[in-house]
Amino acid sequence: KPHGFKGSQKCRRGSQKLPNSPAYDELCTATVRTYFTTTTIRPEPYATATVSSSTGGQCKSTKVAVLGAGVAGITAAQVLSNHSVTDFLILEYNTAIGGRCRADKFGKDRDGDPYTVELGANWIQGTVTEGGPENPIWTLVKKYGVKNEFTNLSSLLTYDKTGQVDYTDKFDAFDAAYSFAEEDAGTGILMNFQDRDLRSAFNLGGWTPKGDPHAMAIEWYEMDYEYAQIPDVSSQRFTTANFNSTFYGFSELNQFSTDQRGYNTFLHGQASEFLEDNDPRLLLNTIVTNISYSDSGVTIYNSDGSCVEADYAITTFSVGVLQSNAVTFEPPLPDWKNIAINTMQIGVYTKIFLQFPPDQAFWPKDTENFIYASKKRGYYTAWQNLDHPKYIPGSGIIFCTVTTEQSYAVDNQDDEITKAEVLAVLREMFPNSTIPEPIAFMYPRWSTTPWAYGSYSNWPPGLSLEGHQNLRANIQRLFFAGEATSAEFYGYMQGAYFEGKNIGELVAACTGGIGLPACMDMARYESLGGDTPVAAYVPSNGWMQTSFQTIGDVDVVGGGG
Ligand SMILES: Cc1cc2nc3c(=O)[nH]c(=O)nc-3n(C[C@H](O)[C@H](O)[C@H](O)COP(=O)(O)OP(=O)(O)OC[C@H]3O[C@@H](n4cnc5c(N)ncnc54)[C@H](O)[C@@H]3O)c2cc1C
Repeated sequence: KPHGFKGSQKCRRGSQKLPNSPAYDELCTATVRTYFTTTTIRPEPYATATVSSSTGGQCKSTKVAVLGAGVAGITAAQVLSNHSVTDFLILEYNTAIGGRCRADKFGKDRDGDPYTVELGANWIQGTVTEGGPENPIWTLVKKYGVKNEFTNLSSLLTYDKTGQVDYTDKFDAFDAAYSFAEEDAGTGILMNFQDRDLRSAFNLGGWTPKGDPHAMAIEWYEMDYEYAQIPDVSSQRFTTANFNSTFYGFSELNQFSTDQRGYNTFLHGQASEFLEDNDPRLLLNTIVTNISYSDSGVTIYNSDGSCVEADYAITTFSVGVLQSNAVTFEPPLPDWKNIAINTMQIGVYTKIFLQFPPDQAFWPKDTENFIYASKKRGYYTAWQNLDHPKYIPGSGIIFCTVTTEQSYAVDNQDDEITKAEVLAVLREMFPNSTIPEPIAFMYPRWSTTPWAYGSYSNWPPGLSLEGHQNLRANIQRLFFAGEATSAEFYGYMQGAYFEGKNIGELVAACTGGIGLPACMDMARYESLGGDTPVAAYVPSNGWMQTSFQTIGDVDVVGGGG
């Protein structure tokens, strides 16, 4: 539904006219009515775009510029193509498509050939349950024959600095608190209660892991390992909804790609349906540096001096890229968009790969997962055994995952330091084994990767659904898509897919595509209502002073005036 309340300054909850007052109702109803009737983008008949004189005819010209060739970008371009909008250009920083679904070569097998490991997305998360909807990534993985295996999370052993210790009973205590948080989130939505961070919700549910390395490790494994962020900065409401959308909506299964061509083989398959080999519409190795937009088109400037003039553009850059100012916008993005970009978070998820001589692999080969508990929360906690019979048997490869805080630490230190740290951890986990020197060692540094600046997004408390919608909303002819713009599936491949599809359809409609919903401005909220109107900051509510006062001659607001 590309509609929404585009509130004016006067018509928001923090204004002098409080909601529920007749004056407010009249004003706001009128605003909504006006909004619905005046913000249609005029669809244009599909025609070849002309080169504008503003760039002296130097730019390539196209109907739609798709910025980024990850899941969202390729899906959007495919949707355009399916609706006969074939005049598009895809601009991509890297030398291949895939984005954050990205594999690399690592170590070597007996013949000296390297293995393929996934630096980014690895799982198809949620597949299908009979009678229910299917995860579109699962559909594509099956269609293009991507090899994958079910991850059995119960195949697990737990460790601490003394070696193997069984503390799996902590899962039950955590699950009880999680169930409380989950139900409480549902009540909160239905009753319009304030959102909370997950840490508070867990506390309320009776879970207080501080100071207990085992409990901290279990909590990290259950939360940070999925969301790449700590519960303290994650929204109770939207994290719960996000989890439910995937794991109750599709299925509880996590399928791990072991395909030696790479997980993104499915994306290459998808692209091959509408792009030729060496298709001139795919501009690889093209770094966008500036996007100039208006209500008549979008001009994209690249680091090599080239440019593209498009009637419409869809940017699929990560929140990390948008926050980094690596790409500038002309005119500067309006406040409502800027706030949304800088409020949605991007976490970091780092896999640290080690290959040991296969005949000296020292961990139990028949177990898939290991947890290590440290006094420092999240310190090399999760380990996955790739040398398991299901995955890459005989490879001697094991890898460890760290997230945001610890990811920043490893991103900013030399490989040798990180290697020494993980080997010290392995020595604690397996005190009775000889730990040999790894023959290969590698990890990506997602926090500083200039085309991602992080791994995937996370929803903080304090960001409302309307605030998030501002991340999605178009500005004139410029549209936004990607995993982060998905309200229900943010962080997942399916989020990127759905958003690429939705925005692709909307832009196809705007360029004259047939059988599509109307070409409309998407909902945006130029002023977001807070939970407490400013007029309620009064002594009778315990608000004693004018805390909004600034030194100097700036307006003084609040404190009851
Ligand atoms: C370590 C890690 C683990 C993950 N694990 C999983 C998982 O197991 N399961 C799951 O479902 N999801 C997982 N994800 C998330 C998943 O990878 C993403 O949701 C998805 O790939 C995002 O796709 P996208 O198209 O939105 O963005 P991207 O893939 O980031 O696509 C955007 C594209 O824009 C390009 N770009 C950026 N800046 C510029 C520029 N200036 N000029 C030109 N091009 C530019 C980029 O190169 C990129 O190709 C993981 C991600 C990471 C990083």
